Amino acid sequence: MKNSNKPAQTKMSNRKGPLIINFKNYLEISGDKALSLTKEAERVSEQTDIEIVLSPPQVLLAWLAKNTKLSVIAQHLDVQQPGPSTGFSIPEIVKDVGGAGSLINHSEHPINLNIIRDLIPRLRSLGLLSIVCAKNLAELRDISSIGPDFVAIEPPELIGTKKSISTEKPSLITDSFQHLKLEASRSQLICGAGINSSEDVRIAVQLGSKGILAASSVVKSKNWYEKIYELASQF
Ligand SMILES: O=C(CO)COP(=O)(O)O
Repeated sequence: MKNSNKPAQTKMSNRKGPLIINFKNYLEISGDKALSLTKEAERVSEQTDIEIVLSPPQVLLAWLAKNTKLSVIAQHLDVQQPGPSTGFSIPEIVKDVGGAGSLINHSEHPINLNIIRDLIPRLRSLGLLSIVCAKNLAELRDISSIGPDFVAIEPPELIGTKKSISTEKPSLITDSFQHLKLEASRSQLICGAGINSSEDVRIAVQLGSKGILAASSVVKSKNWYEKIYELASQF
């Protein structure tokens, strides 16, 4: 392995998945509704034995983490150190309130590679999961060389479209998987963008993705339990 650091010690188990549900800032999950979605996800995780990870807006993270057995991760982190800074989210405080890690570099909240380089070891030393998004193969190559726990390939043009990476860009999943394998990277592959059906999950997993990152298909579904179950049942 290029990067032989130990995996983070977090609430994540050795179960299949993860299915990561990014709540984004959709009003469908605002306030108490976030806890209702969380309880449906818990039910599916218990029934399917699939690892489900939740990524709520930062203002809901501490509350949800206290009220669920599932892992809850931040949607973004800043690089500021503990101390006098205002309006930033830092790893130490995410950990302190029960967070299990963070997505970083989502295409809706990109950060530069030097900041990613600073954050990954800091997360690891705190025992927090690092899940770094990449918008294309070139970015995935740069990020995987730093060795986060997961790299999540997500072509931005498919996000929120219901046209999934699995059906529109299957070779991007295959090429990402092959790259991680060739490099003997410590990072495992997650993919997302437009994932909305059991078939999308089945194809992605078959092409080498360990996990799935999904947002609108779950959050905007009329029946959260059914949609989460549909996605989780295909790992
Ligand atoms: O950005 C995403 C997850 O982080 C994907 O969003 P959608 O599932 O809505 O396409």
